[in-house]
Amino acid sequence: MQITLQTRSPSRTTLGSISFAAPSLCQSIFWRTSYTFEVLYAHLAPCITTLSGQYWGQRCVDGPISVGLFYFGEFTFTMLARFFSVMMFTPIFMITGVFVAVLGTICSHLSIKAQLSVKREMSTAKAPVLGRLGAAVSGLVSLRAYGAQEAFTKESMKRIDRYTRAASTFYNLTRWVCVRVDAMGGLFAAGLAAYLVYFKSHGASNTGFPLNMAVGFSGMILWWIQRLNELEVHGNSLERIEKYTNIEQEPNLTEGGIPPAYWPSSGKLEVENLSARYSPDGPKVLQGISFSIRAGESIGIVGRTGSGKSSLTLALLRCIFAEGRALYDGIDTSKINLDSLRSNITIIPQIPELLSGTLRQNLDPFDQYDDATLNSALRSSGLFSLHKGGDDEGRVTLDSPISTGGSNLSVGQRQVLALARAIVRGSKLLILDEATFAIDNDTDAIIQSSLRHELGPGVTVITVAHRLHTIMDADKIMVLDAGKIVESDKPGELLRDPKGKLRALVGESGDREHLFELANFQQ
Ligand SMILES: Nc1ncnc2c1ncn2[C@@H]1O[C@H](COP(=O)(O)OP(=O)(O)OP(=O)(O)O)[C@@H](O)[C@H]1O
Repeated sequence: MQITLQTRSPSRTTLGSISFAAPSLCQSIFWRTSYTFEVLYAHLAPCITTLSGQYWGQRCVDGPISVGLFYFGEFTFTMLARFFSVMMFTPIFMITGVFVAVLGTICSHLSIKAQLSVKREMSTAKAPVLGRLGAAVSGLVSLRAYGAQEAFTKESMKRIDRYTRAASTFYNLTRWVCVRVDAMGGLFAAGLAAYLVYFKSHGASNTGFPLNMAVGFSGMILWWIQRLNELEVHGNSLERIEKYTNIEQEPNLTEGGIPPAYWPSSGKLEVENLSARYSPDGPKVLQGISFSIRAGESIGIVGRTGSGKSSLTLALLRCIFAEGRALYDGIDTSKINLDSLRSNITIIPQIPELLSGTLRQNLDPFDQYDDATLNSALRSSGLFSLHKGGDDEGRVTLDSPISTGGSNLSVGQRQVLALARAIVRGSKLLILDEATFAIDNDTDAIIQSSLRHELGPGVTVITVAHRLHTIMDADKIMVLDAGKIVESDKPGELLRDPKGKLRALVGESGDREHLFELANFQQ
């Protein structure tokens, strides 16, 4: 008698056509039951996976989860079906099957122990390789200009070697477990074949069918063990994510930390005994400094490298650990929420960050202002002064594209844009940290004049400067040294002291006369 069985399901158009002679009743029952389950599964599985996909999709990515669950279910079902069909024919092999599964699990556990630590090493070694590659791509021109290719390649090779050492060990460990589990699967199938052929021969169909099932089953066991192994090893990435989520956080927003709606109405700033450090147990980089700035004043901060100028601006924004009091328009900055504080102080850092998009999106990310306001801010910041040549192609407009980090603009242009952004935001306190160091003198002069005339009344400007001429006409200059204010007064007054720190800095400068002139100081 010849029977042909053909199964169909939406997931697999045709599972296969199996022909065999004189099947036993048992085989016939098995295939019928199996077919019924298959059909049921084919209809139920999409519903189950869609539902579970929707449930998990709220937390994760819908598509991959649904597909993953579908195949997971299908695979498990097939594996169990194969296992039970072998057991139906040769129950004695249940003992061997369990033995193989236990041995496989032991092997997998052994390799996981080694793989986890190697995977950690791999993850740690991968970041420097990728970082180096990114640096090479972005700094290609500088690398060639300075002839640093060889040194760069050497260092890159060292990093790649470190990564490869870990990666090849990881690969070998994977092979170690695969070879063993494969061998066990093979032994299981070979043992079964020998048993069926030599000890329990009931014809070709009764030997071929369970043998076929057994070979498939042992392959699937291997797949299962590998997947579980991978799951555990890749769980290491979750461990890393968890580490990042558990890092020290800034204080949460509170109801009591919301400042009144009118705040800040002016840029008045009073600082009392402000000390700051970069870590809770680090040294103090600001040593109890006190000063007060009236609304609308322009203050210059100077000092030698490492004197604490940038740290002072960071302490005002509460970006580093600070003690003491800083009152911004009468409100203690430590009592208000960080987002309120930082959204009301604009800082233009040494190298401003821009986002990829258009210039308009960078100036006004929430689409709150019209083009006239944005163009006016660009004009005030001095951007249009950069287009003296009248070359339309290179002209920066609101629709000009900006690459990630502003990499298609010069550092000077980025600073001008950051200034325009500050003008648009209209904060009452503007901090320029060496903001004009990359701008040529002419543009700088335009910016300085714009800062004085375009920011409106009540806006306090604190300028951290190395180029003294940017602050010589400020209302007040503070000279920092080793985290302390050593001098603070009008520029003219400070210059009067022949032993003064500012006088010494001006004396070292090449354009001393011009600086004296800017400060209205007669020698
Ligand atoms: N991230 C940091 N972690 C620890 N200490 C830091 C950090 N940044 C700066 N410092 C230390 O804080 C002190 C003040 O540095 P700061 O950057 O404020 O000086 P600066 O006057 O702005 O210098 P520069 O003119 O070179 O920018 C220095 O002693 C410096 O070593």
